[in-house]
Amino acid sequence: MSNILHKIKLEREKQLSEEKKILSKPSLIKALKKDGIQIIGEIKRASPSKGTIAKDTFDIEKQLDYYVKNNIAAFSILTENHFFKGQNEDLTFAGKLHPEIPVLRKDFIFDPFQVAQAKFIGASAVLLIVKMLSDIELINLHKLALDLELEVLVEIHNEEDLERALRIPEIKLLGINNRNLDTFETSLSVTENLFPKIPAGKDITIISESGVHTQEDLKFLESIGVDGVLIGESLMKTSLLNPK
Ligand SMILES: O=C(O)c1ccccc1NCC(=O)[C@H](O)[C@H](O)COP(=O)(O)O
Repeated sequence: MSNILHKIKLEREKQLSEEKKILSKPSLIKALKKDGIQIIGEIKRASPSKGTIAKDTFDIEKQLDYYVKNNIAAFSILTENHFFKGQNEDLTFAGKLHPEIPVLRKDFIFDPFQVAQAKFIGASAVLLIVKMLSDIELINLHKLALDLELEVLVEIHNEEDLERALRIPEIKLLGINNRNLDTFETSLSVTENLFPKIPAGKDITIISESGVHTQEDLKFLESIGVDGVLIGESLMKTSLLNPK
């Protein structure tokens, strides 16, 4: 490299590190590592299994405040529009309103553009669903996310998914989805059965997703040993967390 290009690069590195700081977001994994079972509160206006969930009077700001007052660890924001009535603006709004809370982009990601977009709309983390992706897509999208300083929640539902997920280099965060996406049936026994099969020595943070409706469900999942749970419908429809 020529002398001037070398000098420019050294200076540019300093500027780049400042630019990265501006876009840096709180860590979802760190938030989930706190003592006790942590809750990720989802903004879920609708779903294929339940149809419309949010009432006409739904106010996202109030819902986010309800989550924060009840010490949730992170927000999960659905940004898929057709089936879930989500929007990217919801995610950006949540991140700006509560910048101290990590935000997961809950979407159906298969294109590198969606990962880059997640960074620029303000996400701390993205979801990759093992069943939706080939091994090479999983590895490449995971690497791209890490390169962009995003964390990745890798979602599994059965042992085959787990085996494939464990082949991803540097995997740090796994989500066990209790919902069978063919039948929409949910059962916490999915987490009960898969959790012990995850190697303990790999320092993987583990959450349980879907079908959590009661305080008893939360206690049951805590007894299994997961770090956190991701809850959508029950938080959108009921006062599971007892608003203060
Ligand atoms: O919720 C659905 O009907 C659904 C259907 C097809 C693909 C994904 C789906 N849900 C996404 C989720 O992972 C859930 O929103 C999330 O785990 C929360 O679930 P819940 O607490 O049961 O609303």
